[in-house]
Amino acid sequence: MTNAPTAYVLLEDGTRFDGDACGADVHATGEVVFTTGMSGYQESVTDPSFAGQLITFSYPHIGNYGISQRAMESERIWARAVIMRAAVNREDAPEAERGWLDWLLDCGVPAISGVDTRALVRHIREAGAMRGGIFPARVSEGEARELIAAEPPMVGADFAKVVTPDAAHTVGFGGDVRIAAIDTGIKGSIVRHLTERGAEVTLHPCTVTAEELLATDAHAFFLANGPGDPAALDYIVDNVRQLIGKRPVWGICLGHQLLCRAVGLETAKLPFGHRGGNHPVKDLRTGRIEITSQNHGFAVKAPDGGLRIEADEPVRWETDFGAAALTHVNLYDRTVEGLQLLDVNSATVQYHPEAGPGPNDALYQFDRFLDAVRSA
Ligand SMILES: NC(=O)CC[C@H](N)C(=O)O
Repeated sequence: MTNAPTAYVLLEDGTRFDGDACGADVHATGEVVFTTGMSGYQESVTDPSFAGQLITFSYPHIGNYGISQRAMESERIWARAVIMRAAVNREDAPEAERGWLDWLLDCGVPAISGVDTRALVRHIREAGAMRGGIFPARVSEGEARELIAAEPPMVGADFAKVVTPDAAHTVGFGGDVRIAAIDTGIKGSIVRHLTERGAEVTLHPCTVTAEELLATDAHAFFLANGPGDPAALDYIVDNVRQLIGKRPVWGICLGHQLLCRAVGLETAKLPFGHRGGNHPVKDLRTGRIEITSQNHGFAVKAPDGGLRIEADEPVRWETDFGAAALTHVNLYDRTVEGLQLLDVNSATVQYHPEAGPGPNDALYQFDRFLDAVRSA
């Protein structure tokens, strides 16, 4: 920040960070979260799982390689605002006539640069992700506090209905494996990794019923990533219960949380979530550690109600659908990262094997799922 601040971040606990307004000249409120991804800013803001949230980038220099069509994870920006240390427009980037900040402006998304994001991230790590907003300097702090207080909390929020498509549509026509996905805000890279491996994917609105899905000729069901609180989505969980055991079911992130809820486990909010491309996850069956892409604020609890898994070998849990193996654990905070049902064909991961953005260590998950469907 060089001159007088032209915008500020305010958190619901009163903590304030000044900076320079960039992007659209409007305020935004929502849950303030941070991601440690060092690149992939465009993928992050277009990931529907960020609906309702303001993204703080802990990496200090954002925008330096411009924007491009192939970095879109959906058709629009879903994050409500972007908080940065140093924002770069880079309008001369290849393929783009408009730079990162021009694009945020074109999309009506406010952003702030010059923020002490290190202090902001450390504060969120201590105090937890919370509601907040970014405001042009002309908005008084009193007014800002009222706007933040009017924002519904993330706990209990159904954002799936906000991001889901109005009607079903199919991608990858003619693939040998037909997948019916419940589209709670699916990322484009998940669809791409499925279709590149020969799948035909039909994306259904999240209000689709189990009867409708079972009436399709899909070989398997996929539960997508998505925003909001998994505990607010009973109507999807009820449908998932009716799908398990009928055909293979695979889920990623929100889909993992919904499948776990469907078999009788519960979810809880993490203090500040996992967002970034550097999360070590251990496959308890092989001992192999994957560096994974993550973006979630909630996690699945163990049957004893705890969030931490101390065991370092595969753990067996009894669920409403028979035995399950806890397959993956996060090595930062030992939270649940993957589950496999042992009596029926179903598995899930909390992290993002599709990356978009992030490392590709876990891409094998797509092969494993499609192999399981093809051999079913
Ligand atoms: N990326 C996702 O699917 C996020 C899942 C869920 N909204 C969470 O925050 O935990």
